[in-house]
Amino acid sequence: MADRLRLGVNIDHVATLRNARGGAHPDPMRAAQLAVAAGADGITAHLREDRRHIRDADMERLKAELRVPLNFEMAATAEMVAIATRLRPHAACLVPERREERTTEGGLDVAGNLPALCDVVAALTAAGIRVSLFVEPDPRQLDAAVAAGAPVVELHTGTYCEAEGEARRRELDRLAAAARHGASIGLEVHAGHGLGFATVGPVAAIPQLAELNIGHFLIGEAVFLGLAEAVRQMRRLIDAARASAAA
Ligand SMILES: CC(=O)[C@@H](O)[C@H](O)COP(=O)(O)O
Ligand SMILES: NCC(=O)COP(=O)(O)O
Repeated sequence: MADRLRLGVNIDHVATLRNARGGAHPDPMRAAQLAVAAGADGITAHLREDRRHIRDADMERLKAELRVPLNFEMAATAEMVAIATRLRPHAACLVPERREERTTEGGLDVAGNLPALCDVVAALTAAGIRVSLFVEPDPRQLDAAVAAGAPVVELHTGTYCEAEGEARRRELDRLAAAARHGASIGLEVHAGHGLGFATVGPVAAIPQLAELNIGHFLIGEAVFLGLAEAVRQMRRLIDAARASAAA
């Protein structure tokens, strides 16, 4: 088990708020700096094809000014590959995108799109970018990620977060089994989507996980607690879950 489970803070929805008025406030870069000062190990930003939140200029500034790893979430399109290979972020996480969706609804079908994804993974890897594939906790998709040449997968935690009671426990078991399987076939395993204070602990306790990416909840909670305090509380919950799992 990695000693410290890394926390990537996704700052997309600072840009959502900024874009609501069309100006420059609140600034996603300032949010990224605050999150890092409060304990984030990296920053995640999703440049959607429709630019509904993060924009090209945000990615440029994050890359130029951040002193921690930048995780560029992107669709596997020629446009995004061109932007990523020019910017050269530390990591790129390939996610499925449907323009009309409210948020990312599921994982990538890596097994069903292997030849195209092999090309994208190869292009990003050749640019020195560590590639991750955002997938459902399904062993078939993890096996396909290895076949695609990706060193990392991020398990989609949305279904777990939305489920309740026994269904949530079943989803947690799926995540834990997928994390074990991923580690056994040599993948670095991350997780994220929809996590909040009430759901993060059991996921953070999965020993094979190396990183969590959390955004929407933290930006929402920042309205009440401030962003720095929201990140600090999340960090404490993650560390506590990790420590009790190790004991
Ligand atoms: C892939 C993913 O989970 C993140 O990109 C997150 O969902 C924030 O972006 P959206 O809210 O636009 O989906
Ligand atoms: N890849 C997941 C992510 O970056 C954050 O998702 P969310 O916490 O905004 O749902």
